[in-house]
Amino acid sequence: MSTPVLEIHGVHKSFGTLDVLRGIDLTAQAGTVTVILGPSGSGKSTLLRSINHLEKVDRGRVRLDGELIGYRQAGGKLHELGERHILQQRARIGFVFQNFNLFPHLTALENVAEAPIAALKKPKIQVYDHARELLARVGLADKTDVYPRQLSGGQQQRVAIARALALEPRLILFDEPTSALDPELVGEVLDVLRDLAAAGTTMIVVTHEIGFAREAADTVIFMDEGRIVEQGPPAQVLDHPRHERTQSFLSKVL
Ligand SMILES: Nc1ncnc2c1ncn2[C@@H]1O[C@H](COP(=O)(O)OP(=O)(O)OP(=O)(O)O)[C@@H](O)[C@H]1O
Repeated sequence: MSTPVLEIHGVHKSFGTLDVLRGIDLTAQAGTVTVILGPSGSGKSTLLRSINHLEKVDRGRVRLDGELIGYRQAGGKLHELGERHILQQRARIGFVFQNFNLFPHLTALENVAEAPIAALKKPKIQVYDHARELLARVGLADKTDVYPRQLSGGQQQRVAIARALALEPRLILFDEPTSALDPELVGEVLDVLRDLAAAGTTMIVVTHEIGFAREAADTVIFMDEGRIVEQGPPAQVLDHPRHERTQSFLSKVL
């Protein structure tokens, strides 16, 4: 089998005396969708943030395409990478947050083009053409010149997804991408995620949307108290959960 896009091995993370991640192992192959479920406080966001080194793990390793994230190994020791290298690595890992985080003073098109203009040495015209294609891909071809405040929450989140795609990341992390949306807008963002899944994008998605997990996930992971207690295909984890904590969680959300 080829090198996985993402490999997490033995990751631990504490905040003071609170052990938030207690030995996480996780692998994602190219073109797969992994959905992480779990109760509030189980460590899901901390795990996502550890993947792109927004959190420094206490123990363990994260690798993207086989390359250590945040560190290099030399003389049998780990050395943290400098800021520039970490930013280069982060450019290969798209991150979509629940609250969109768009620049309010930039149009939709400028929001999508901003990172590639800063990071890649491509001509502006090429970056803008690509940004237009990405906005069309998320159904916003007619909103290129509009500012975030003029867009609905669902539209803003779709701009945020187009922006994450702009650097052509190897992996996209989604942290509850629909939780800040009115219920009627959730579907339009899930549709975009489904299209990306069908196109073979590698995604890790923290969500409470069981319907999305059922339809789009290759693997569903259930986290509880900093551990992965169960993982497998959606039909297994969602319909025949083996662990009592998964059963109790699903009985509350389904
Ligand atoms: N920077 C931090 N400093 C201290 N404690 C933190 C920090 N970040 C997270 N925590 C704590 O770690 C625990 C796990 O938080 P995390 O956000 O990873 O959980 P979660 O499963 O994503 O929860 P939710 O579903 O509510 O978003 C929580 O108790 C939280 O308060």
